[in-house]
Amino acid sequence: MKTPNDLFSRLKKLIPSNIKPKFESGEELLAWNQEQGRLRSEAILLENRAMKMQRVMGRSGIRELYMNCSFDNYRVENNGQRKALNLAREYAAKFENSIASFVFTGRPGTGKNHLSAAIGNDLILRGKSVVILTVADLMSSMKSTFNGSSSVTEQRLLHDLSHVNLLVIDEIGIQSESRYEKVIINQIVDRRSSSKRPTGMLSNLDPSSMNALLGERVMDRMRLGNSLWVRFDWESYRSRIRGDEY
Ligand SMILES: Nc1ncnc2c1ncn2[C@@H]1O[C@H](COP(=O)(O)OP(=O)(O)OP(=O)(O)O)[C@@H](O)[C@H]1O
Repeated sequence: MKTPNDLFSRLKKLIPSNIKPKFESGEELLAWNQEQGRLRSEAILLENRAMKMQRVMGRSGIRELYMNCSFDNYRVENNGQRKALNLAREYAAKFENSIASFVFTGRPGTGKNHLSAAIGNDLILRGKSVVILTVADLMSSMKSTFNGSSSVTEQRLLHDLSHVNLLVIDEIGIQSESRYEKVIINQIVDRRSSSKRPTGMLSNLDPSSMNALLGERVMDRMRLGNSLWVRFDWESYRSRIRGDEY
């Protein structure tokens, strides 16, 4: 049987003399291979977790309109957009090991979903699990677990939502303000922050109205670490969308 050193000697003969190999011995090559295997199985685990979540939610984490949203196709026409774009890009770049959440507030059609999908798409390409969902979707998924024939329990769904690498909750404020909604959002943000997982929130409300709606406990957790709060206060971009731009 060929040992890693045999394999390495053969490889060395094939490599042109002017190229310095990345590995100096068969052992190094083996260790690298094992590390790649470990990284790949971690990525598959994350992918499976995200796919399971997506099945539970009945759609992919990122809705069709936003699937191709990126930092590059967010158009900058004023300083607010430039700042929002740069901060979102920086947030995605520094995501690894960060506990910082983000809160995008402001007027409709200004790109809060676009930039959060750009963050999500960037992270998905880096093997992270991401779910972006509206409060209404969250509630109907939670309520569907009450149905006796559901294969997913309320606790299981809460657990999964609390474990994806990034969860973004959209349309905070367009909701029935039921006690159950508050309890669920509270539990999710609480579980995520205590396991050092960030959450994104998108809303047309200002931060103080979000505080009044969700409670100080939740909003205080959103401030953990170097959290990102951006106000989107320019004109809506929606009337310019034809549906085939990205
Ligand atoms: N600066 C921009 N450049 C390119 N596309 C943009 C820009 N701003 C918004 N869009 C696009 O306009 C549409 C509406 O934007 P988006 O859904 O992100 O707004 P929003 O702030 O989340 O709105 P709402 O508060 O109503 O949910 C999307 O298709 C988005 O991709």
